Amino acid sequence: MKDIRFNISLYVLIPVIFAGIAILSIIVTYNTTTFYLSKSMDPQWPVFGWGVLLIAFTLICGLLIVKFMIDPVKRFVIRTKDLGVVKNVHTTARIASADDDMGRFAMVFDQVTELLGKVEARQLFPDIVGQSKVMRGVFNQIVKVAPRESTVLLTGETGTGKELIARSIHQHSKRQDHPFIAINCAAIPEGLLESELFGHEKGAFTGANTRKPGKLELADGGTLFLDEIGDMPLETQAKVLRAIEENTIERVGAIKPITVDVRFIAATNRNLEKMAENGLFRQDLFYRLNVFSILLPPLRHRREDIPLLAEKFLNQRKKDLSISSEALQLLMTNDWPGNVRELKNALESAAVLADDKILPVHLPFSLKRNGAISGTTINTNETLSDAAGEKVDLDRRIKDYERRMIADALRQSGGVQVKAAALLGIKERSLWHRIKKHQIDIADFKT
Ligand SMILES: Nc1ncnc2c1ncn2[C@@H]1O[C@H](COP(=O)(O)OP(=O)(O)OP(=O)(O)O)[C@@H](O)[C@H]1O
Repeated sequence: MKDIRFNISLYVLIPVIFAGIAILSIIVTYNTTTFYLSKSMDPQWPVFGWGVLLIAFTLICGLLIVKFMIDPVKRFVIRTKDLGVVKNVHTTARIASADDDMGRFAMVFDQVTELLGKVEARQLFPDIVGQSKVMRGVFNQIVKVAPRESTVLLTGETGTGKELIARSIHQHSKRQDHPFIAINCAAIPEGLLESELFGHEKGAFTGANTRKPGKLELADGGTLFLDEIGDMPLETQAKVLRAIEENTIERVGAIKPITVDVRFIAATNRNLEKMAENGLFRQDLFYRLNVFSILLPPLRHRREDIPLLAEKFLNQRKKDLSISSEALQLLMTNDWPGNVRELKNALESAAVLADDKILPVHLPFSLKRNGAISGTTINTNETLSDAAGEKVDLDRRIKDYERRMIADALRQSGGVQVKAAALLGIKERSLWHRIKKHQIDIADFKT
């Protein structure tokens, strides 16, 4: 059916509404008067005199409303046209819906709100780059959850900024003046994790020569960030659950529990729900952690953030370093399995090689290869089949990428793990665990 639209100016519409109300009151008055007359009673007032007065009064009210309320809004909308930051409503595709005053106002307000959202995010989170819609959603979630005391679960692939977000939640919480302590559960050997978390008494085990406070005690009053919680042994999970629920911990080798006041933020790049279903993660702990969860999107799902991230990382290295459009195109088309961390490392190594401009030749070998393979076209819908057209398992693909990145870093560092870890932006222990996981033979890379 054809959509018929009439465009009436607000200057006409509002007074007419008021006049309509006045006419309605006249009808009511008239009916009341005729009722009195039919009962041979005197009407109380001259109907038409009052009616005319009422119409005039409502018309004036309507005009005053237009003058004092609509005029400033209209002036604001007209001024936004000159500012350039708000798209001219007359040139947008949504013109059909913006022919009337209200449509135009709504469009300008939408755009202004969007802009304010970006400005606010930049002010509130100066360390976190992200203007994409998904990242603005993440900022909103941080703002909501930070002042609360609830436990937060951050999920997302490696290098998506989980630790950065955890710090930001802490900085925007009431605990900001207290410590933020982070512990990577995957980087600490199983036998040592409990004593790292809960501390130990002198003589609790061989080598425990002094009493040592654990991360939970150190985080007292503040926030404890449990990174890669999916790698925590089940036994330790039970103790962490108790610490979350009862605010008490026991140092290894201690007899008495101690009370701590800690807010927990956990992070993982694994599917904890699935792990819990398969008995690889405690269900009760999963539910306790999953009170408020934030999903950090992979970089390939927010490619519009790449130029901003590149600018930030290059400025951190050398202030006057620029990037060629070809190199930027390569950055935009790469899949970034290592996400922001990988982008940061790629730019850092390019900054070392480049003089004043980053060219494709300065970007890491693996990146150039990926760009060439993907045909350097931006594909926001992930490729879900491989070259042979077969479905590719996401976990397997991530694992392959991780393995390739580690191998590349080891190759570049001549098999020196400290250097390779620095290139990948991870701790040496974390690299060691990953090398073990992928069964990589370091000897193959020694030069
Ligand atoms: N949105 C962002 N803006 C600026 N820097 C970012 C952003 N996201 C990540 N980074 C940077 O990327 C690097 C990796 O981030 P981070 O350690 O927080 O990731 P992660 O998800 O915790 O990784 P992992 O799962 O491997 O521990 C850090 O140097 C961080 O500062």
